Amino acid sequence: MNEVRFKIQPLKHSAKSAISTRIAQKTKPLGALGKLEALAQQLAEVLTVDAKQPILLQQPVLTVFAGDHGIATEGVSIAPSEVTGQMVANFANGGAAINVFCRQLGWQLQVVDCGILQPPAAHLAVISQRLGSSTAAFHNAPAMSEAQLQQGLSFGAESISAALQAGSNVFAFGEMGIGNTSSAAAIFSALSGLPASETVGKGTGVSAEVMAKKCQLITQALELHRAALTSPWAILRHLGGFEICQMVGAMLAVAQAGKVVLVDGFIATAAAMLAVAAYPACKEYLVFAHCSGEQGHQKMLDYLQVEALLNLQLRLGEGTGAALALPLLQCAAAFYNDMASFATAAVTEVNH
Ligand SMILES: Cc1cc2ncn([C@H]3O[C@H](COP(=O)(O)O)[C@@H](O)[C@H]3O)c2cc1C
Ligand SMILES: O=C(O)c1cccnc1
Repeated sequence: MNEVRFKIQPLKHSAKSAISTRIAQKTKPLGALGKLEALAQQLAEVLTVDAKQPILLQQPVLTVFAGDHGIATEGVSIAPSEVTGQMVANFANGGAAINVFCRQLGWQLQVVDCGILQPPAAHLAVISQRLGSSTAAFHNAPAMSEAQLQQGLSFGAESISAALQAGSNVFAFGEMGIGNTSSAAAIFSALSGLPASETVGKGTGVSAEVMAKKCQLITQALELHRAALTSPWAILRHLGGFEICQMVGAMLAVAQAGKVVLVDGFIATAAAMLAVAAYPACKEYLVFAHCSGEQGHQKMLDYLQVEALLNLQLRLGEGTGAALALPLLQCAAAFYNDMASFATAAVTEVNH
């Protein structure tokens, strides 16, 4: 299979300074809308062609990718792998946290089976893009084959192509996969050089003993694959998950289309780190929605030199943190589009 490639344009907006002038001229002290100002600037640079055009957020779509992990048989989670499939059925039936938030906030939700051990009975609400039934346990073997990696990247891109064609311009990605905080921590260690003790966290809420075991398995995996971990794709293939792989492909496809990605928690940020390592220009299309309670997440954000919008101590995944940030994007767009300027409102200009 050919290597999947993406073409991502660096954001060199000709109206950068006109956009910041538009924000500066709103009737408020300079900078008083805090992070919403940087957010409006980013949204305008990604989604508009000049500083006169409004930011229009259209048909937000959130895709949850599900995949099972070989490492889960080592007991690295509070839950067994069968919970992945059970949660996919829960998503299909509308009962999970992410379903509730999507309904509340107006996200269109889609669920992708990327390769789980126990898929629920065929369900219209679940897209089947299976790469296998589970990855291999990455402390013993590469998690997936080169063919699965390439297929996964292109499946990820395909999962959002219909929405892109229909005009969606805001995307978020969630994941479900028992054991995937181990995979995300291993990816973070491989990319950053940090030891596993710095990147491993409690995931679903495991004990100190299980955390030590996670740490030991990841250290073993990093040693086993050390010579092979020479590129973001090699790291993804050896340490990743089917759902993480498809998420990377989907994030890169959104950036390629020049639209916005809201990045969720620890696992989604591991995917974003791989996407950025492979295509640095993709970072400008990413909005980091929240800082998760997983101990390594703030370190990932620091490593990427980005700030998250929210810190609600969530540690769930599924895309929940990304879903919750949509109203902030909407308000950033609304103030940019509709707030009066000093000139139009006849308020004495205070910003010089
Ligand atoms: C019922 C349930 C629902 C979830 N929804 C998301 N996760 C989250 O927990 C898993 C990662 O944590 P670990 O690495 O410790 O397994 C992922 O599936 C993630 O999406 C869940 C976990 C459980 C148990
Ligand atoms: O931050 C996350 O995405 C996360 C944290 C713990 C468990 N599952 C997901």
